[in-house]
Amino acid sequence: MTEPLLAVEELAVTYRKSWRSSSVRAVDGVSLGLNSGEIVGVVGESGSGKSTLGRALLGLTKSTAGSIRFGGRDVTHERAGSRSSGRVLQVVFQDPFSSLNPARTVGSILSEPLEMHGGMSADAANSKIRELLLRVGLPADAMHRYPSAFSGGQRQRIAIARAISVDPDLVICDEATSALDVVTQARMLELLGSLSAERRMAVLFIAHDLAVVAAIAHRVVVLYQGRVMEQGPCRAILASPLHPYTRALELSSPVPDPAAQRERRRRRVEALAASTVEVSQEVPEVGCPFAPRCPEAFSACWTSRPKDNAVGDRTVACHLYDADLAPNPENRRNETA
Ligand SMILES: Nc1ncnc2c1ncn2[C@@H]1O[C@H](COP(=O)(O)OP(=O)(O)OP(=O)(O)O)[C@@H](O)[C@H]1O
Repeated sequence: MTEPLLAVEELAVTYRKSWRSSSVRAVDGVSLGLNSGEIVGVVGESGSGKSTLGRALLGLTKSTAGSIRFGGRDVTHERAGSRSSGRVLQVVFQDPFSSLNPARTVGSILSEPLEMHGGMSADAANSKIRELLLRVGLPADAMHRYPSAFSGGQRQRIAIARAISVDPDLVICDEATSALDVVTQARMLELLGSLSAERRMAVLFIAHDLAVVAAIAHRVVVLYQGRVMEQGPCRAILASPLHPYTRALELSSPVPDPAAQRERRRRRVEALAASTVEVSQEVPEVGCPFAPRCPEAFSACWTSRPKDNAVGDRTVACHLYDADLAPNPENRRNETA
C-alpha cells in the first residue's frame, strides 16, 4: 500500500502558559491520513484543537509527541519554511482582512510566492497572475488594485489564488469560509472543490460547522478536547453520526426552517445533557473527555480511554461501540447496520 501524502500519527501539542500554570493538551494523540486530491474536514467546537492541529501541520507550532510525515518524509520537527519535503504546503486563514498586506497591490501580493518558489521572470509572473485571478473568478485588472478595494469574499479569492499560485500538494484552510455570508461561502466551497479536483490538490478543511464541512469534504475527522471522537466518510457521518458528541455537533448546524431549527435546538440540549453517572471528578483524566456532557456515559467512560473502535468504514472513540465494554453491544450493532 502506498503511503498517504500526509500521515499524522498520535500527534500531541501541549501548551504551558507559565511554569506555575497547568498545561493544556490542545491536541492529544491525533492520527489521520490525507491522499492527493482528497478533501478531509476537521470539525469541532471552539477550543477543540482544530487550529492548533493546523498550525502543527504547518510547522508553526511545536508538537510535543507523535509524528508528521509529508510526501514520504518525516517533517515533525521541521519549522515552517525549512521543510525538506519536496512537496508544497500552503494555507488559507479565516481572516482575509488581516492575511493580505493592505499596502501592496494584489499583483505584488501574488508575485511574491511565484518569485520565492518559482524564480519566474516579471513577464511570466504577470501572465501567471492574470491566469490565477481569472481562475478564482476575479478580473485580471484586480492586480492593479489594493485589498481594501475588495469585499470579504473577493479577498478570500485572492488568498486562494496566492495559495494555489505555487501548485501546492496540500492546502490547509483554517476556517477559511467562516467569516463569509452563506451564499459567498457556498461559492468559495465550490471553488475549492473544483480546484482540488482539477489539480489533484489535497485540502485539509478546518471548520466548526459539520454541515459546511460536509459540503466539501470526502472524509471528516471530529475533534473534541484535542482528541478524535469519530472519523470516516463524510456522507455516512452526516447521515448517521455515531459518537454522542458528533450527534450533538450535527444538531448545531443551523437549518432555514424556524420550526425545524427549534426542534433541533431541543434535541441538541438533550444530546448534551450531563452524564447521569454519579462522579466526583469534573473532567476525567483517564477516561473519555466527553463523559461529563454525555447523556449515555456509563462507568467505564470515567475510568478508561476509549479506543478507536472500527464500525464499518469509520472509527468511533466511544465505549458504546466497544464489544467488551458496552452495556448493550447488540443494540449498537443493530443501530449501525
Ligand atoms: N498559544 C496558546 N497558549 C496556550 N493555550 C492555547 C494557545 N492556543 C490555544 N490554546 C488552547 O488550546 C486549546 C485549543 O485551542 P485551538 O485554538 O486550537 O482550538 P480551536 O478548535 O481552533 O478553537 P477556535 O475554533 O475557537 O479557533 C484551547 O483550550 C485554547 O485555549
